Parts: sequence; structure tokens; C-alpha cells
Amino acid sequence: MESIVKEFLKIPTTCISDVMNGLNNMNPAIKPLEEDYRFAGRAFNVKIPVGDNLAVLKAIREAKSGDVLVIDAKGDLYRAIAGDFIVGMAQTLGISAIVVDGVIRDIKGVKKLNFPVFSRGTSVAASGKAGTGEINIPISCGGTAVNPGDIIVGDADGVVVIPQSEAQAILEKAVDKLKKDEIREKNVAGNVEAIKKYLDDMTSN
Ligand SMILES: O=C([O-])CC(=O)C(=O)O
Ligand SMILES: [Mg+2]
Repeated sequence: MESIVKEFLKIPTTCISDVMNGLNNMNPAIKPLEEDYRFAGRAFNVKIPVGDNLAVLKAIREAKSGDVLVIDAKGDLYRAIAGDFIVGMAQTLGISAIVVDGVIRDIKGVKKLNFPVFSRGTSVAASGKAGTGEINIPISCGGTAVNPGDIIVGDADGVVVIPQSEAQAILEKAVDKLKKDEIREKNVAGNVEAIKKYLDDMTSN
């Protein structure tokens, strides 16, 4: 795995979000299928018309190992864009996660794959395969712009998008924020006096 992606994998999404002032978070309705899923990788984008997932197959064919499939399914809650068959193929070809502004199906089978899938939920209905979508283009997913190659990080709290050109600067700020958060927590843990002092400092002006 590319080193900057590896570094982002160690940082909570909350921390990354904070240093971007919350501006590049996906809609919180896009959640992991299992709470302990966590991933980081480069975006390989897919844009599909509602109810048609052929472009997802095209993307799986073209994406590089380690890429994250980011799928703009326009928030559709009725037609699943993938099930255990499609997710299993993506996993076997080395894709590191699937993020969809839409829904998936075959959830028991998908859970068995133990592969990070983030979506708005599940549905019974399949998509058609007429095929008028696009791949590898800028998209909007969960209300956030995603360009091909942006770094995407997801965990129990949600999904954040790190613009490619700002990745190094954001990483440095996030590492620093994480350290400060850890020190802040350690300073007050189980310590009533330290908590009172913190609250006094914060609220007296
Ligand atoms: O085939 C599809 O379009 C969706 C599906 O059920 C699967 O991937 O298992
Ligand atoms: Mg299926």
C-alpha cells in the first residue's frame, strides 16, 4: 500500500474531518455494513443512472489493486447496486472498499466476505444492466465532490474525502490533531480536578 494511504489508515475519520473543518464528509447516512470496517485508498469513481449497475462492472474491470470504488447512485434506496456476487469479485481483484450513495443487497453474504462496504442500507431489488453510466470521472457522493485519485477514508463514524492535491498537508495536520486529542484525553481521564480546570478554562472569558 502507498505510504500516504497507510498513514491515513491509522487516523480516525473524526480527526481527519476536524482538520478539514468538516467540509469533505459524506452524508452520515452512508454507513459501514459492520461497525469495525475501516479502510483508506484512492478513489475510482463510478456514476450510474438510477437502477442500472453495468458501469460498476466496468469499474471493477478497470480499477487498480487498492482502489476504493466510489459510486454515485444518486441516493437511490430501492435498487441495489451490488450484492455478494459483485462485492466478492471486487474483493478478489484487490479493490480495498466500496462506498455507494445508494444501497446493496445479499447482506448476509456480503457480511461473510468481511469486506468494507459503506452504503445507505439494503434493498431486495436488483439493478438493470443496460449500461449508460460513466467511470473515472469527477462525481458527487453523499453530497461531497470526489475526484478520481482523491484519498477516501472510512470507519465507524463515516466517510471523509481528502483532495489529492492537499493530502500531505491534511495528513500532517491530522497527525498533529490526533496527538493533541490523545494528550487532552489523558490529562482529564478519571481526574475530577483536571476536568474542572478544563471546563473553567474553556468557559470563563
Ligand atoms: O448481480 C447484481 O447486480 C447484484 C447482486 O445480486 C450481486 O452482486 O450478487
Ligand atoms: Mg446477488
